[in-house]
Order: sequence, then C-alpha cells, then structure tokens
Amino acid sequence: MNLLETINNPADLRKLPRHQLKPLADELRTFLLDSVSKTGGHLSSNLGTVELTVALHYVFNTPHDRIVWDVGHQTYSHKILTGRRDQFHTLRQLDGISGFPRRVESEYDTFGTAHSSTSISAALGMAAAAKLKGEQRHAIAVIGDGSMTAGMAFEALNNAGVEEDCNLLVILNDNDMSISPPVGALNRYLARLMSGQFYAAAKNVGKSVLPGPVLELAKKLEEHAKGMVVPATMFEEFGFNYIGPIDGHDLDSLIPTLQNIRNLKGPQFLHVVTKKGQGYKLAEAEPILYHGTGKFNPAEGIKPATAPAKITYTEVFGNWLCDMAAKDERLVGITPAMREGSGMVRFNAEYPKRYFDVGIAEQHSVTFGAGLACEGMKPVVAIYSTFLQRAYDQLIHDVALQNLDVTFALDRAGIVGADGATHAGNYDLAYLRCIPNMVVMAASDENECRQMLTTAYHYPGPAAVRYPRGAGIGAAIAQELTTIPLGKGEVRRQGERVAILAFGSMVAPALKAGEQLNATVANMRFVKPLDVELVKQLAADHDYLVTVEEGCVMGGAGAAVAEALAEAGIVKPLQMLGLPDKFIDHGDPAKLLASVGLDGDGIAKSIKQRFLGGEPRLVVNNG
Ligand SMILES: Cc1ncc(C[n+]2csc(CCOP(=O)(O)OP(=O)(O)O)c2C)c(N)n1
Ligand SMILES: CC(=O)[C@@H](O)[C@H](O)COP(=O)(O)O
Ligand SMILES: [Mg+2]
Repeated sequence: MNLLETINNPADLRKLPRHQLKPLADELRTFLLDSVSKTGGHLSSNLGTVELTVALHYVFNTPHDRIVWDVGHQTYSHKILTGRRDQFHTLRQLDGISGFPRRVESEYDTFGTAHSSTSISAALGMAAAAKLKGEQRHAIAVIGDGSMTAGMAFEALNNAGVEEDCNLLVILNDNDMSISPPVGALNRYLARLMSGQFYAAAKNVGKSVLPGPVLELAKKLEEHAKGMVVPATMFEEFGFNYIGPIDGHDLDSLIPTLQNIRNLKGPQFLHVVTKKGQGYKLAEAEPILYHGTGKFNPAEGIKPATAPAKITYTEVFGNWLCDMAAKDERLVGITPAMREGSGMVRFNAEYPKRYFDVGIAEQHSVTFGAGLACEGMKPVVAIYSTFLQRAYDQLIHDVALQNLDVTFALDRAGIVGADGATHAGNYDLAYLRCIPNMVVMAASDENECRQMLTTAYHYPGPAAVRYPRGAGIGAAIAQELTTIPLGKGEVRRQGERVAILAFGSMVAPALKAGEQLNATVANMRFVKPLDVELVKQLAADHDYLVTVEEGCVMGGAGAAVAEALAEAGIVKPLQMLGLPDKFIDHGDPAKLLASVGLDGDGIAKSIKQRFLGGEPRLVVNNG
C-alpha cells in the first residue's frame, strides 16, 4: 500500500506521474476488497469504478470541479482518495462514514445521493449556477446504465441538451447490469452502440478536440469507413456531444479522453464501458451476489449459510406471491428493478410471463399497475417503502383516485440499518393513510404478513402491507391463504391502567413492555381503516393510552388514533411513541431502534416516565 498511503486528497493524486496511476488503482482495488469484506457494503459496483475515479480526480480540479455520483453506491474509491481512507473501516456502521456521498461528510461529496437517477439534474443545476455566477468550473454527472433507465434522468437530459453554455459532462458508466440483469429498450440500444460505435467515437473526439496526429488517424478511419453511415446517437439528438464508448478500466483511454473533454464547451456525453466486480473473479462471475455484501472471507468468497437462517419478510412475500399466482392467473408481479431485494427471483422463474421488471422506474411501475388493474388483472407492486416515495402522485392520481385494485407490498418499512436515512421506510404510514380509498396494514409477524397480503389482494381497491427488512419474530407460517377481517385489531395481552396500541413490528417490543408494566397490548393491524371501536373500548377500560409504531410520529398511526379519539370526543392521556422528527443515520437496526426508545425496555421506560411516575398528560415523543 505504498502509493495509496501517500494520497490524502486528490491534490496528492494529481502530483503523481502518469505511470504510477495504474499501480495506485491496483492498490485501491486491493484495499477496497479487503475493507469491504470486513464491513460489508456495495462491492461489485465499486470494483468497477476504480479507474474511472482515479482518472476523474486526476484530470479535473476537484472539489472546485463538481463530481455528482448517481446513487453513490460506487463512491468508495472516491471516499478513499478524498481523505477518508483511515475512516473507511467504519463504513456504514453507527457513527461511521456513510455508504453514500453526503455533503456533511466531505467537500468532495458535492451532492447527497442514494436514490438513483438524480445526478444529471443536480449537476446541471450546478453548471447553470456556475454560468450565472460567472465561475469557471465543470459539473460532472456519473450515472450507471441501470440508473439511466429512470424518467428523471431523461427529464434532465431533455433540459440539459438545450443549455448550450453549461459546462456539463454526463458520464454513462455502462456495465450492462443494474442490481439484476439490465432490462428494457435502453439497454438494447446501449448494446447496439457498444457493438457499432467505436468508429464514431474516434470521429467525434477527433473532430472536436484532438490535435495533429490523432485527428489524422480519425480522418483515416473515416476514409476507411467510406460508405458506412453512422447515425447520430440518441444522446446527440438530445443536444449532447457524444463520445465513446471507451474502456473504463484503461487509464490510457480514460485520461486523454477526459483531458480533451475538459477543453470542450457545452453538454458533453461520455460513454464508458466497465465491468461490475472488475478484478475480483468471484464478483465478476456473480455481480448480483456481490452487489451488496455482508462480511466474508475474500479468499473463499461468499458462502451459503450453514445453519438454516430465519425466514425473512422478503421471503414470506416471495413465497406468498408464488402461492397466490398458482391460485389466480390474473396475478401479475411488478418490480422497479429490485427483483432480488423484493424476493421475486422464484416468481420470475416460475411465472416469467407474469413478471415485470420495469427498470428503475417507480412512477411507471405504479401507473403500469393501474393500467393492468383497469383491464381486470391483479397487479402486485413490490416496492421498498422509501422508493414508493418517488411514485406518490401516481399512487394518488392514477391508483387511489380511480379506486383501482392494486396491491402494494412495501418492503424495508422502518429502519433499514446500513443504508441509513436515505433508505429508511419511515414515512409510508403517514403518506399512505391520508389518501382516500387506501387500506394500510402493518404486519406484526411473518404469518400475519402472509394473511395481510392475502387480505390486500382480495380487497377490491388499493391496499398496502408494510413489513420490515430482515427476519421477524420467527412465527410459524400457516400455508393456507387466509384473510383477516378488514379494519379489525386484536388484544394480545390483557393488563390494566395502560393500553399500548402497537402497530406492525412494534407489537413484539410492546408485548415485552406490557409484561414489565402489566399493560394491555393491542395489535392494531390496520392503520386504515383504523379499528375505532377497539380504540374506544381501550380508552374506556384504561387510564392511559400509548401508541407505538416504527414510523414517523407526525401524521402516522398514533396520529390516526389521536384523530379518532378527538372525533369521538374522548379526552384521554395519550402518548405517541415512534420515530422522532429527525433523520436517523446508518447503523445496526436493533441499536438504532433502542436509541430512539423503540425496544421493549425503551417503551416501558417512556411509559413509566410519562404516566406511571407522575401526573398524566398528553405527550408527543419528538425525540
Ligand atoms: C430510485 C431508486 N430505485 C432503486 C434503487 C436501488 N438500486 C440501487 S443501485 C441499483 C442499480 C443501479 O444500476 P446502475 O446505475 O447501472 O449501477 P451499477 O449497480 O451497475 O453500478 C438499484 C436498482 C435506488 N437506489 N434508487
Ligand atoms: C444502493 C441501493 O439502493 C441498493 O443496493 C440498496 O442498498 C439495497 O438495499 P437492501 O440490501 O436492503 O436490498
Ligand atoms: Mg450498471
């Protein structure tokens, strides 16, 4: 690690002679693999961007020039080269550095990302600001082929192509992979470009920037290709100067090309070809497995678990989907590019015609589901809570307003852990329950999750079931596809004085708190329609009411209970426990939940403090 240790910022990198960049990149790759195998993290994408990162920081004057990384799951080399090498072992852990770029973490992290396809918009904004302020700087968006499939990326291209005076460079990092294999017409188009455009690349760069001998070579190439018509690329039609494709692992291609582009004005588009997992054979062979890893031994690679692991909620959903599909041929499953994460690999294999990976296109996934529902199909949109945020208008305007029969399987509800605030599903209860026609359920265990999915499926309108990342409490799962009564909760523990109204994943810790306090505990099941009769009954039978949810307190399930009490004219001391009004960083989920008082002890402690040790009063827990 001789070279890498000398690089504390990109200025150090820029002092290196060119011939040392390749050994530096090799050291960086070794460092990455070693470190990520100890912490876990997004490995494949990072192995693929080592050379590109070195070249960008070498050629451009960062942080004066702005690099905006799309998603940001490929920024580990960038972090290591921009002063965070010594903190890298803390990646994605409590109080450690984030797995994504964050403006508060470094001046080199020009824009916070983690949800995809924002980079071109943000970089264009930066380029436009530079123009308005009369500053000479480059704004560079680095976006993957998967992330390029989102509407937002195209909205930005559409805007950028006419901003002729903006110094914007879009780099398409094309590794022919999303998390899953790539999908859609754009992927086909990029494959065509890769197979037929090397000649065009030489022509474009030659004409625009290359001096002397290289321009001569480009002209010769043009002559040799007499009669061959090279159509303008789609990106040229959008108003960009398209350059590429070039080999994104070859510093001898990358550096001169970037140096040439640096001298160009207006919107530039560089198509770079890389390999996911580059340099680590196991990841090259299985980029999906190594997309996001836990800890593993790099000499052996990721091994299948020896002991049977507890079933995850994601698997509960995946099994349910196949079982329900076997019973009802109208069922179709939709994922916006999260086949593995959403547990749809088996469904894809067993029902390929009824499986739709629509690319990173959350908005489209919802409206596509709406269209299917209009024709009597039974769409199930499997989507992470955090990503459904992208499709809010589609949910309201296209699905709920028309009361269409779409089932939403909301994975990663609540705290997610290593990905942190960007991926936490903390808002779905608040943003769903205010939409007319919606049914909203929160699963308290694996069996109930299956029952709720069945209930949502049979409900003839829009219905959502939320469940957390990872395994649940280990409940036995009945194989029958049974429903639960709509809008009905259940009392799980009978106690006195205090009634805890728990939602979803908070039922288990609420039961622990209930034991400590001899409190009544209700599993409310539905956030909408809320079981108002149960709320009234609990209010009548107890001195204090406490709501608990793994979601934001503001506007969430507790707020639904408060509204119901107000509507019924019931005045009762009410404590609302849930996630505070602040973003919660990455870390171990259990520890994070405990840190905001959402484990059994924390819930009991809050209730004791507010009600059992002093005078009752209305309390909202805002952290
Ligand atoms: C809006 C949004 N949807 C889904 C995801 C989940 N996601 C993260 S990376 C990724 C694949 C991105 O593919 P690409 O841009 O080609 O980068 P690569 O992984 O190939 O390096 C997906 C689907 C996300 N981060 N943001
Ligand atoms: C970067 C990104 O958005 C995904 O790779 C995400 O990190 C996956 O999260 P899960 O591990 O919860 O599927
Ligand atoms: Mg890709």
